[in-house]
Amino acid sequence: MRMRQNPQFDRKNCFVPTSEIIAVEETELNKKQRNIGKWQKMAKPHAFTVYYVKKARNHRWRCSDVTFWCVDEHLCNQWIQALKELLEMQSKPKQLLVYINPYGGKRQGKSIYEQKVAPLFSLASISTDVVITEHANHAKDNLFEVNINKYDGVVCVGGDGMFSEVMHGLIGRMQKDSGIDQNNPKAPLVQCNIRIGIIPAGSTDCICYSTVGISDPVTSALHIIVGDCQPLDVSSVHHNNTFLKYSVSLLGYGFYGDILKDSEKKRWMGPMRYDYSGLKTFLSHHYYEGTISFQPAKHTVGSPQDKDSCRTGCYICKKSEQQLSQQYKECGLKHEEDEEEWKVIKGKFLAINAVNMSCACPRSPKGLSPAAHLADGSADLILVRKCSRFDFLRYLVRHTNQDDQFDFSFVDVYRVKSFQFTSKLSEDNESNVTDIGKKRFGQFCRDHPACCCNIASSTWNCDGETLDSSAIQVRVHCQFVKLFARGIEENSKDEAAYSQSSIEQLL
Ligand SMILES: CCCCCCCCCCCCC/C=C/[C@@H](O)[C@H](CO)NC(=O)CCCCCCCCCCCCCCC
Ligand SMILES: Nc1ncnc2c1ncn2[C@@H]1O[C@H](COP(=O)(O)OP(=O)(O)OP(=O)(O)O)[C@@H](O)[C@H]1O
Ligand SMILES: [Ca+2]
Repeated sequence: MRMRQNPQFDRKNCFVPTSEIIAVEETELNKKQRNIGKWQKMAKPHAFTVYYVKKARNHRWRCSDVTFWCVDEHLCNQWIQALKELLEMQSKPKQLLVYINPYGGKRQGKSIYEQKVAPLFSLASISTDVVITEHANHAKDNLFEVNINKYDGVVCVGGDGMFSEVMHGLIGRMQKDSGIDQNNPKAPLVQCNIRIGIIPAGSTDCICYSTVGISDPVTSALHIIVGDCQPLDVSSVHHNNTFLKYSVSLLGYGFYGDILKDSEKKRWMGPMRYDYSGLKTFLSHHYYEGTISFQPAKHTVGSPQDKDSCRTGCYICKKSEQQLSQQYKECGLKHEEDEEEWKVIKGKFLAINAVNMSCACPRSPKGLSPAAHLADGSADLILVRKCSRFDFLRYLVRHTNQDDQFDFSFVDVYRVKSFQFTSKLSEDNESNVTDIGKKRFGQFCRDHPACCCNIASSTWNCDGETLDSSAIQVRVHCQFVKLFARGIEENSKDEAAYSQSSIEQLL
């Protein structure tokens, strides 16, 4: 058996884990091919091609191929058969349900899917049912109706908002089918085992970037094809006994809530709306008073100030999950919630950010909390207290460089498994404060008109959507949904290998 590789990546040896094979196909040889190099001596060559994942720089994946030639037709067929059987044994998807948001990000979802993703799915013999959404919540509502057992996964083409829709549809459907009331904040929710794939075509694409390491449709399509599986923590958000939303990336009050609220009016600007509203919100420099109470995540050994980040096969995520399920077996959820301590912090905050993952995205490649874990059953709660505009800018700039964004006296960070927030305004309302001026929405502190103290509430930004209540109760559910991803791979080896091959090419 002889081998000829795609000349673009020609190297002496090529090792491909069978889990990263995309497809195996018999190859029809034309006259020209038969006359290439050593193979021209073969009387009647037979060949098959293996399509596989080629890892490039910065976590980017591409489809490459290698063709094997031999004279013995039977041997060639045996190889094809054996490799196909090997592929069958892996948990690769065969049937997918695809939702495309044609209006997400730069409005290129449909063409991205048709040009870059569909040909790869067809090469990998994946059948698809494709729905192009016609309105917001189309995908979510549809997931309550479809025969979900028919599919090995659901793919969303769009941004974080589109992922959120699909996740709400799937989780909601699971609870409905099991008779679980999502409005009960302590209900033992049923896990969602059907994997979700994200083809990034949105404005932030934070969930894709934080779970794959790059926002690239081809890379994501290949993670789906090879059948990767990455569990994700999900936070449930309630207002008293009413279910509001689930969150996987950012729950942000103050700065990110205000950016979102302003940017929703500017959807026509596309992804640029966040920069415009970001600058505007930065200049307005509003801070908000409130009380935050939280239960520290004692089950995990990690800390938000760790230097190491969550990577493929993360040890901290595995350990934390084991620890939580052990605790659950021993004491049950009730004991855990009732007995453990709550910390209470009152203050004036520019931003309150709770993140279930790093929230890395092209705007901030290390994210809001670089050491947050994808699947450790905890969220990082970041409290940015009232500070000067200049200090807040210094804090923001550190999201874009290597400096530590938590190393400021006005920034505190905690790893938590649940938290609650009430704004000063709602506390005052609840205690029947009769000052009418205070109750008027949007009014600024009358005693200090220039002090930026906004006595109105901000709104919560929940994965890019605003919540209706400012008073919320949040609980993290460990590894509650699964993605077609594998977390961010340690890339030092990749980069070394890449530069080695680049050097070889130069020589
Ligand atoms: C000087 C430059 C500082 C740059 C600081 C950049 C920090 C960027 C951090 C991004 C964090 C994204 C978190 C992800 C949230 C998603 O669940 C959600 C849904 O897609 N996206 C947004 O809410 C969309 C959030 C979009 C946030 C954009 C923030 C832009 C801030 C601009 C501040 C300008 C200050 C300039 C002063 C001269
Ligand atoms: N056909 C449609 N028309 C209007 N809105 C839609 C349609 N399909 C989906 N949506 C809604 O559009 C919202 C935003 O979509 P999406 O997340 O894909 O893009 P984005 O907001 O630009 O990106 P990001 O969420 O990454 O910032 C989603 O919350 C979804 O509910
Ligand atoms: Ca987490």
